[in-house]
Amino acid sequence: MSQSIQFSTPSRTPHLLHLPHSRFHRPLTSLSFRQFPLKYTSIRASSSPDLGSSSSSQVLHSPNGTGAAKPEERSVVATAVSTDTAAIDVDTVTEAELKENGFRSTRRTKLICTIGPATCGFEQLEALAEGGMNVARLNMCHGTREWHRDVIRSVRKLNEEKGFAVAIMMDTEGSEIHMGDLGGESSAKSEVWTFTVRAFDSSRPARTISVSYDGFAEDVRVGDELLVDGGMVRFEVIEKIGPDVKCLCTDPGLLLPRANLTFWRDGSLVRERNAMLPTISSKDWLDIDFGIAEGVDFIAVSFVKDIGVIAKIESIDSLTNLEEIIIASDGAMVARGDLGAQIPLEQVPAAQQRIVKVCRALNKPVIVASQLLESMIEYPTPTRAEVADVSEAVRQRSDALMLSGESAMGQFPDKALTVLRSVSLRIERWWREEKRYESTPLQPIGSGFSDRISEEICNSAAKMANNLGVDAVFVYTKDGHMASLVSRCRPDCPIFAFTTTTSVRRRLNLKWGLIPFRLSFSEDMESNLNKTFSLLKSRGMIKSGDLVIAVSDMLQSIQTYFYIRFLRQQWTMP
Ligand SMILES: Nc1ncnc2c1ncn2[C@@H]1O[C@H](COP(=O)(O)OP(=O)(O)O)[C@@H](O)[C@H]1O
Ligand SMILES: C=C(OP(=O)(O)O)C(=O)O
Ligand SMILES: [K+]
Ligand SMILES: [Mg+2]
Repeated sequence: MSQSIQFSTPSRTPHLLHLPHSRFHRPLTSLSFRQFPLKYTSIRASSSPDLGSSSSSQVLHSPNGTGAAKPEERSVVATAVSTDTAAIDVDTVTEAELKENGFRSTRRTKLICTIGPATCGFEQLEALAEGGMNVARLNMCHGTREWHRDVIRSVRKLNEEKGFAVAIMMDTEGSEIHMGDLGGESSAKSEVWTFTVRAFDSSRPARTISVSYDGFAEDVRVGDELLVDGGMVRFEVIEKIGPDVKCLCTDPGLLLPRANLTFWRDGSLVRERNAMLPTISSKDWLDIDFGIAEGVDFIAVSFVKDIGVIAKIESIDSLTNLEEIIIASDGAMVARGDLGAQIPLEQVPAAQQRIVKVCRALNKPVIVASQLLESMIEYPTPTRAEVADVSEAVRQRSDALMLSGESAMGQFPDKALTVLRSVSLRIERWWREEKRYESTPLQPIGSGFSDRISEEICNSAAKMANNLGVDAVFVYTKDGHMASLVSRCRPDCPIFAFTTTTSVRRRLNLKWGLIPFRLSFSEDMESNLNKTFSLLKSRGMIKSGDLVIAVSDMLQSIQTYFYIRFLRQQWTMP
């Protein structure tokens, strides 16, 4: 799929303004509705009791993480796996959850963990995957490329050897003003520090901080407020001397390595500050090349063909161009860390709600990020306020929640993930029990008639699923489009998304409510359904009496199917 992009404004992030087709746009041309009678012979045949009780030899557990290969190898990988016609690949954790607790128990909100020194070992990554990590995030602000390469390979190995489908998101550094690494120094109140654009090799003078932006000393004015890391430490500019700027510490604290810097004047962010910085730095471009070579699934901020592009909404400018940016991207992140340094903190919740709504309307996955469980970097239990914040993001039906420092360098990464998991599950259940379905209808998004047909089918399938209390919606999808449309409706039941390639399967991991399966299927929906039912049943993932609605976008001639399968009678054991 060809994508193009133009970078037209000079400010920081993101600047994705023109992508003619998003990856989830796929035209469909015709439609067929079929409703299956209650007694349907082929189902009965494929679901005989003995199939259900034994672990059928039909079912192979094949590796499912190989799609993280280089782009040019991907088609080979896809072909290789799709010839494996008797297998179905699903996340081992999901499989266990489904078996133990049934469909309803599955978590709909997806979880992202930033990987850092606390979690980069193979066993640590495995513990996160076991704990429900759907996406591993690598922040290119930190660590060397070699370090990141090792993590990517470990995740891929984990997928291949242990049956996970953890996707990898590379987050570029972006052009921001940040300070150097002071090796963990702190500033005390009323100390005077020198911020400078001069470079130092080894001998940095005491109380001196290097700044990454050359125009810094010219742009800054005496009286400006200088915020480190969104206000964790605060200075006031008291004097300018050539490339050096003397600042008085007003709020003391730890000067974290490469912490970002923002400047405020008369109570507002100084926006011209980074006007001279490129949208994507030369380092970012090298990192992007690296990410492509390593076969990552998503890149946050920047644009590359065939890899999901997540626009990080964290600059004040991105809020004014929000709809445009989201249309041009494959997803968005509410990057509350930097956003909270660029707009007043009390405006962040409203911005979050708006971004989540716009993404949902435009059918793009949205991630709520930063400080969800910040106190868990140090403590084994979250604050009540943090739990309320996580609950609100889940209640807003955002697609994914992200851990940053909590998993990258905190003392309790696994516990933090457990908190996200249990709060998500509880709030989702509460929502369903209260029957708080959104009453606002989703606006049409497709431009062509066939797009509209797909949307209407998915909207109807979701509505029927809620009204009839079905156990799952099955979606057969080649590129993920139809699955994303069902997910957009946020139905009450889980969505089983069947796709033929491991790379689409990993990418679907970011969408709300989707349980991605890798399965090879044909254009014959009858045989696809029969095959799926028997494979899932033999694995103990569905059972007699389950009610399923199936939709599909994978046929050439009759492109969209809408099936209802009432399995109640067929699968009653004798
Ligand atoms: N790859 C890494 N190597 C070392 N430390 C990391 C890495 N990724 C994240 N961290 C640590 O975790 C903290 C929180 O991560 P994150 O929020 O992604 O970064 P930042 O604080 O730069 O926005 C970072 O400040 C850094 O201390
Ligand atoms: C997620 C964010 O970006 P980063 O951690 O890369 O600054 C953020 O600012 O909230
Ligand atoms: K980053
Ligand atoms: Mg940021």
